[in-house]
Amino acid sequence: MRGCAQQDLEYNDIMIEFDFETLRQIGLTQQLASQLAFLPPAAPGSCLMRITEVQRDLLQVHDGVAEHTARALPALVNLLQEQGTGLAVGDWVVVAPHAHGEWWIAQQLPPFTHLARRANDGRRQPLASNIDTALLVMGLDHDYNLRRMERYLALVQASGVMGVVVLTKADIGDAVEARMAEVHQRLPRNIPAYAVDALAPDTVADLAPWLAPGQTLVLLGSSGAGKSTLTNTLSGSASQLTGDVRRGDGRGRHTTTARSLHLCPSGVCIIDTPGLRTWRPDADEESLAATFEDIEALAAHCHFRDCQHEDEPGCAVRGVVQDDRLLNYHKLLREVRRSQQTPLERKAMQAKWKVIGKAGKARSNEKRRF
Ligand SMILES: Nc1nc2c(ncn2[C@@H]2O[C@H](COP(=O)(O)OP(=O)(O)OP(=O)(O)O)[C@@H](O)[C@H]2O)c(=O)[nH]1
Ligand SMILES: [Zn+2]
Repeated sequence: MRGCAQQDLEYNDIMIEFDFETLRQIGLTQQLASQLAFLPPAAPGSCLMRITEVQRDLLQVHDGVAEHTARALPALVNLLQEQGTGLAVGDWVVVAPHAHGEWWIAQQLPPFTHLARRANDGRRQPLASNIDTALLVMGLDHDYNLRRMERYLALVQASGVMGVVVLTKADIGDAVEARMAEVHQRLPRNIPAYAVDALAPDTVADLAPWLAPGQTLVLLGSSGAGKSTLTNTLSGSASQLTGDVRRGDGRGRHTTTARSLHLCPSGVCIIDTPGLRTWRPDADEESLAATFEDIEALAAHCHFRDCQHEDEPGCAVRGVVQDDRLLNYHKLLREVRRSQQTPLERKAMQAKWKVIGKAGKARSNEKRRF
């Protein structure tokens, strides 16, 4: 069985079958295709495909025409695990056909962007790869929370992905104009923000600048924010590349349970993700500082170089930047520092704090005795 044999391109003795024009429609770029030259030799009949869905060890891959079910070769899984990463929706992979119509993913093209979050144990969980723009979706109802929006921005900017704020439920939300003003005031000026009705067809025109052919978008937001609704409006349900994987919860509510990739009439590819409510960005201090560049720019004028903008004299940040934004920055900074530690470093740090805690207790007991 062959799903992608349109033309053979030869790179360094590797025969990998793909048709650039076909795959361009699902986001392939020249830059990505040129990476094929650096991959180890592939098995005969290997094809280049894009991962459209990940469900534990079963993956869906697309060759631009049809979708196939595939598994990753254990050697690839181990290699990626050693690098602290894994396969994600949006990845371009070399897939080899096997007996009984099975497909095996043998190689991953190094992604040009990769979104991941940190689990509570510090491990990296891949979210999506090869993303140009992230629509940060938040409802103008009870979902509205600017701290969470700052968290989303930190997650995407750390990976070099453009973040665009999309506030849904503008038709039914509270204080829409005031909230939009608040978003513009609090977030860096270069972050585009829109208030939309995710169900209205006009929304496609509003978001047109981000829907260019060959671009890949990811939608991030908490459950119920309107990601699937927006995906359907932008893609038109007839042109979905993959069916949504949705599961009822027994109360008539349906939620997205897997990340999946959709093709829109405009030519943009959309990756819909299940709700993300609590997660840590996979960022470092530097990229986080870039997300909060207003604070960093002002901090250069603080009297003390290591000013924490708390109660130090001569602070140029306190009182200028909103207190809540400053608090959130410090909270995220602490989280990022914590998740950058290896488990060994974390243990050593915990042990150190235990000793400090015991010493403190002993000192206060001693004081009490005198
Ligand atoms: N009136 C109105 N309803 C909306 C809007 N966006 C989403 N909804 C409704 O909100 C509910 C949740 O929307 P979904 O698109 O399923 O939310 P989701 O972000 O995909 O949620 P998960 O799949 O759980 O991650 C649905 O009933 C939508 O019809 C909007 O802009 N206006
Ligand atoms: Zn300061």
